[in-house]
Amino acid sequence: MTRHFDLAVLGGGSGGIATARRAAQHGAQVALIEAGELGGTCVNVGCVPKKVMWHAADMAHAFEDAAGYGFDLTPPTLDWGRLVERREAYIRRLNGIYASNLDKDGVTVFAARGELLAPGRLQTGEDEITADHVVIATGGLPRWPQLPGCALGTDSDGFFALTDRPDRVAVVGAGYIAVELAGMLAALGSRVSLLIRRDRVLRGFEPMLGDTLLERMQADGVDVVTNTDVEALTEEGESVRARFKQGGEGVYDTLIWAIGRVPNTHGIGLDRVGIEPHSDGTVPVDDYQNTRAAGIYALGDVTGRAELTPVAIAAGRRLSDRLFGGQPDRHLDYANIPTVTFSHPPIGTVGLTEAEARERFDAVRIYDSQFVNLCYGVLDRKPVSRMRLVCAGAEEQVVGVHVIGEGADEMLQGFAVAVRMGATKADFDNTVAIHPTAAEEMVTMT
Ligand SMILES: Cc1cc2nc3c(=O)[nH]c(=O)nc-3n(C[C@H](O)[C@H](O)[C@H](O)COP(=O)(O)OP(=O)(O)OC[C@H]3O[C@@H](n4cnc5c(N)ncnc54)[C@H](O)[C@@H]3O)c2cc1C
Ligand SMILES: NC(=O)c1ccc[n+]([C@@H]2O[C@H](COP(=O)([O-])OP(=O)(O)OC[C@H]3O[C@@H](n4cnc5c(N)ncnc54)[C@H](O)[C@@H]3O)[C@@H](O)[C@H]2O)c1
Repeated sequence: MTRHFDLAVLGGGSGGIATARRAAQHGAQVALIEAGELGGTCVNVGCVPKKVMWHAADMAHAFEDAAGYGFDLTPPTLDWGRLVERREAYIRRLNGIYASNLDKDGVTVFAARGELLAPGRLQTGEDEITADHVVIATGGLPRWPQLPGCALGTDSDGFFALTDRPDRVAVVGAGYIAVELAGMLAALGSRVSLLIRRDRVLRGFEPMLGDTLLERMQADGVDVVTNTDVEALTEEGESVRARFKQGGEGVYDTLIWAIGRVPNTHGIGLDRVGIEPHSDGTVPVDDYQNTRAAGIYALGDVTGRAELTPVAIAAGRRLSDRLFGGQPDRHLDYANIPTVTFSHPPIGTVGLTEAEARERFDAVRIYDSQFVNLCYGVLDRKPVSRMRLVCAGAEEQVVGVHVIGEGADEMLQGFAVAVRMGATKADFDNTVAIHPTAAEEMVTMT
């Protein structure tokens, strides 16, 4: 049977669900096609389980520091299986909440794989759907290398499937996922090697952030192995042996590939609707999420632009406002998107790096702050936090805010508002500090 909808959304992750619900709230008849669990990467194998593990790791750090605060704790032990069980139960609750919210909004959910047959026509399981508008929100998948034995490793999905804590772990990569997983695993008691191709992590971020993070990770016991390419993996009993191109090798219980993600477009029928992907597989879109095929739009990770949940959600809601909410010019501005890396310690960043600002503006002034967070005052270890404001023009407009240290994750959202509103350094200076906090450094830098 063929059913007709105003909108069909392919993919029920962050972007797809947001698009579908907003369109339905505007009165559209909406179909959402999802092959897996509702919520997509973020809820099932991304932000949410990651943040649970990050909190667990944060607690582990707090236990280490407890003696310095006068607590007499017998060293606590972690029941990894119980943590995973409780995390997954929470995720199942979220899956249910997504289903009931879609139901409340009157979205028809098709729980099967979908593919485009032609413009405005899709197949999902036994059903055929026609729609005036189609949104591709199929997200991405972990990237795997092509090298002998690579399948002996795992990826971030595999990390979340671990039922026991691995003792020796190698994390390969230098991006968000690599530093987050390495930090969590180290805090939770694994012996972690971070294998990076060059000598820096988080390339593309303000370099001070990655450099400080490496210092802090090494102090926390992460073995950072620089200038190293994995050449091959072989089995070593229950473990895996990694051979390095530059010479040397390592043996680990688990090796995690965290080397980026690829858009999930395989078999969705892009060729049948005349959409030619970019060479990296991402779906090309204009500023309004339009693909080159009339009535077909794409958003979220599948487009490869700022692969973050709130970006996919914001793009989806704006698209539905434009198509069904009578707001013809509504679209997402991809500038000044704030982002946090849930490393240990966390990193928050919004706007331009110093190098980017110098390319765009004649007058650039940098304000830096380095300090030891008061929480370490009574402790023997004294790790540093760092902040940088990038200011441009005679008015010293704050065009970049970069923070690494305790609290950076919760600090950044408000400063992102300030950057978006065009705040100047004088506006920061004229704001009374909140004491004693780390954030007060932001308004007291000279
Ligand atoms: C380990 C990890 C940690 C992350 N942490 C964060 C974080 O802290 N903060 C943050 O903002 N972002 C984070 N991200 C990124 C975030 O998860 C993604 O940016 C976000 O999920 C993208 O949403 P999306 O809707 O584009 O795609 P997805 O959430 O991937 O959803 C796509 C959905 O489409 C479905 N699908 C695909 N093909 C088909 C088909 N043919 N038929 C039917 N269904 C299909 C998939 O099953 C999936 O459910 C993280 C990602 C990972 C991997
Ligand atoms: N906290 C967050 O918001 C958060 C957390 C996780 C992921 N994400 C999103 O998901 C995206 C994907 O994360 P990611 O960490 O997989 O990708 P990434 O693009 O951030 O990093 C990939 C890293 O792998 C390295 N790399 C690539 N090929 C390699 C190879 N063959 N060998 C060794 N290293 C290699 C790259 O140099 C890079 O450092 C991120 O860009 C981000 O948008 C966000």
